[in-house]
Amino acid sequence: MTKTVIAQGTFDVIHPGHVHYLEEAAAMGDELYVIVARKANVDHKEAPICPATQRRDVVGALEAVDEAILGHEEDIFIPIEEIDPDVIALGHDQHHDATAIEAELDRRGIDCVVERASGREPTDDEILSTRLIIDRILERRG
Ligand SMILES: Cc1cc2nc3c(=O)[nH]c(=O)nc-3n(C[C@H](O)[C@H](O)[C@H](O)COP(=O)(O)O)c2cc1C
Ligand SMILES: Nc1ncnc2c1ncn2[C@@H]1O[C@H](COP(=O)(O)OP(=O)(O)OP(=O)(O)O)[C@@H](O)[C@H]1O
Repeated sequence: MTKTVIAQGTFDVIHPGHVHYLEEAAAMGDELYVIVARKANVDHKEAPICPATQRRDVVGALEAVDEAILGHEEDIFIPIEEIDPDVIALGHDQHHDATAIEAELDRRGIDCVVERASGREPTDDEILSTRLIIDRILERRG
């Protein structure tokens, strides 16, 4: 039986922190699907610069990823119902509450565990955050 994992996020300016998260998520099973957040659902920080289709295509080109798909605009559990994963990998700093997600999965009859991935600390002068990369660009070129 294929063990299917879901990762998700905005993935606006890809950096090695994203690669770390997606490789770790891929190692949780056999097949990795990535749900790319729609702009309307990125409400806790600045809206992404790149269109959702571009963010999906770049994520989909990463080696760890089997398939990247656009998230649903209104109901974030619809892609999960369609994929029917065995594992949902939350990012180390994602604001989502694992217990609340598990309760909703239960309510919808989806048999799936929620795992929390680890964070990757920057080495030397790496910048492992989209927001920090954009801040640096504005500082230097703005
Ligand atoms: C299990 C799960 C499924 C998600 N599915 C979607 C989705 O279908 N559509 C969407 O726009 N956002 C979805 N999201 C939300 C985003 O991926 C994301 O958490 C947030 O909007 C973007 O912020 P972040 O990249 O800082 O996490 C989902 C989140 C979780 C935890
Ligand atoms: N340094 C990192 N180590 C591990 N995972 C990371 C790291 N940076 C981002 N991720 C994970 O990648 C996923 C998508 O992240 P997101 O697109 O929000 O990028 P971000 O760089 O964290 O953005 P921002 O800094 O603008 O909030 C999230 O699950 C997040 O936890």
